[in-house]
Amino acid sequence: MTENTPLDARFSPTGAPQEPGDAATQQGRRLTTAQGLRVDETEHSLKAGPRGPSLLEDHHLREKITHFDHERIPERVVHARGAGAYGTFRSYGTAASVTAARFLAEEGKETRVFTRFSTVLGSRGSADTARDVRGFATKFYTDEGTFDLVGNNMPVFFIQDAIKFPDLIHAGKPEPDREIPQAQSAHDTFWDFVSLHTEATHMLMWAMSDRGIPRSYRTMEGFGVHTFRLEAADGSTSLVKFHWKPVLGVHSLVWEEAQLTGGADPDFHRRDLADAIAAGAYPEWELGLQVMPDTPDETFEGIDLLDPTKIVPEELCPVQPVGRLTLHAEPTNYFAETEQVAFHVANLVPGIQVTNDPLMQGRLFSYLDTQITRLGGPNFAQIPVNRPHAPVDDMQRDGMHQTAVHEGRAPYQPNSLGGGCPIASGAAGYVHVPTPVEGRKVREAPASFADHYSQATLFWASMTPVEQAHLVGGFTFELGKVGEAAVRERMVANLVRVDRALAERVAAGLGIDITDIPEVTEEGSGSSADVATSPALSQVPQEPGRIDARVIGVLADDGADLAGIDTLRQALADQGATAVVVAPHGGEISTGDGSTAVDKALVTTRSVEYDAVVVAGGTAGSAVATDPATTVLLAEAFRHGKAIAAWGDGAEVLRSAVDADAPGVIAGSGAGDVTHDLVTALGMHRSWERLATIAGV
Ligand code: HEM
Repeated sequence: MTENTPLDARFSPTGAPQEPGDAATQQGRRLTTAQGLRVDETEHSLKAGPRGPSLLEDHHLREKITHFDHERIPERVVHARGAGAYGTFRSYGTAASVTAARFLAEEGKETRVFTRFSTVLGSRGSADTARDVRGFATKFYTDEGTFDLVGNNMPVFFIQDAIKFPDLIHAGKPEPDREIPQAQSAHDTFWDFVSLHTEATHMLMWAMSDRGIPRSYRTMEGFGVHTFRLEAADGSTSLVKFHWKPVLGVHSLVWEEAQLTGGADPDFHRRDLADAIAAGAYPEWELGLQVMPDTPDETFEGIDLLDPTKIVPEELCPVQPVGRLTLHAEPTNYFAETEQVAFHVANLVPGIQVTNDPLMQGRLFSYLDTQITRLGGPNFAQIPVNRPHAPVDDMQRDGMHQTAVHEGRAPYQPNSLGGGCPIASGAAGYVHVPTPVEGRKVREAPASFADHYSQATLFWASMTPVEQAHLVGGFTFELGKVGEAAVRERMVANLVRVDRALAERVAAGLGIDITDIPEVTEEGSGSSADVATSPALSQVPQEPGRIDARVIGVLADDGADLAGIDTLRQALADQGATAVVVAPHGGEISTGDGSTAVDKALVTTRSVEYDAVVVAGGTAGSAVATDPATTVLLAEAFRHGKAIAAWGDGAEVLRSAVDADAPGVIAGSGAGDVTHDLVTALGMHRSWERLATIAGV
């Protein structure tokens, strides 16, 4: 790189980004103005004498401050807070029978990607662990043009028609009079809106469940939500839903933990993503497809595929893996890449088409429109992170922030003066599938869109008792924050139509009497197949999963069993997890013949930073045993269902804080005796038995 590296210098002449991460050293470089003029010094403004006024003549001062004054751009109107990473998508080739899209159809084909995860409601500076939907947007830089899969971590949405999106977001964002609450749906206007729009009920079940508080981006599912139309090379079409399945399993926080994390580490998810990539524990997802026949009525087993408040249960239509995404590189500069990336549902490639889902149709307009404001004009596709890797020859010209120097005098089509002009590709280009379109102009929804409850009931019935308890807790917390009694009551009445037991438990928490609310027999189940439960919707693992980049806090002090700590550290490292030594003081802890570095002092840490907590042997009677922060840390980890272990006399410390006989609490005489059970417990993510006991179910 030269001294004055332009923003796109990381890109090769073909436009392909070079590997991010090689931050150029500033050593030996000269400070200049934006015009390349070397400055003499930059700590004092030019003044009429040391005590005199600053001089208008000081261009360096004015340029520096002016640039600073304009450093901020508008944040995204939704999904403002996010974190991204570069990666690679590798196709299995299994989708060749349903799509002509080369990045999916060709076995072994690798495509560079950029993925951005986000919360929806909070501002750029809000906390990662707020209860919210998470965005999961992936830009595939394919050689046929850029394809964006702009999805969420929930497979349905609050509304069925994009015309309601401004209303939904106005209701969910902080209330406009006092601009509170930040990054929360737990307030009157949100619940007013969703209780009046009963089509939101299914999505509310997802948002109030553990899905609303993911453990990390690495352990989230992703969904394209809408049904897409895929076209194969032979012209045959099918209706398809996209799924991202995390290789590490789907895991969440518990609610108290999410709230504490918002204060202890608001960057929890952003940090987790960056730390995992830095440690080489590259997050991975399998891309899967649910493939359904493209029938004239666009339904599958009675489920309307154009209704974005409906899923197709995996038991009815299995998700077939078609490729693997690996995120392996952090962006070099947050603003240039993660902030300026611009996804759009309309960025499609041959073989992938949209459908008439009225939510999707509105999105086709919204993203380009908003990005023209957010990124300051129509040329944001020239920003490195947005630049296609396929050659671009679009005859678009000029506009704000135009960085290309176009040649020639005939930027129009056709022309006889430009020495030839780019020609359209006909059948080799993007051809819209000629689906017939006819109908009366109406502002109406199909009759099937009136079913607002059947799949909310399916979701409730598919949860394990402990997950149901968390759902009840989510509704009770959020509605408990609603001031207007009428809104609370209306929402609980809606829940009666989902499941009476659910409504009764939420009503009990809110102090609402629902005995007079009658049962309503729902019309139109939405699924002729009558799937009563869909086990695939539950997050409770059936067997231990991988524990890559999980963090285990090891409580220790001077005098602790350092050899044991090493044994534990190594055993965890073998599984890709990290042991963090937590002690009453920073620096080092020592024991006669050796010492080890302290990673965190008790005063700077909270239980929420760890997936499991272990008390080292040799700690009984030490300061760690008597520090009140130890009791808080162990008690929180216990309440949150985390694995807790101790060896040697560390068990005494553990016993003084928690019930050592409870499920998921492990003790042994040496460190080597606890590692196997600890790794297994971590693989289950939580002690579900202990969480069930705590929830009283
Ligand atoms: C299935 C429903 C939807 C999903 C899955 C979804 C997903 C997303 C995601 C993931 C982002 C963040 C992209 C990023 O990381 O930069 C986003 C941003 C956005 N969405 Fe949606 N969205 C949905 C519905 C809608 C609708 C109905 C509209 C408007 C009619 C809309 C308008 C926007 C806008 C304006 C942004 C900000 C884009 C930007 O500034 O670059 N979304 N959406």
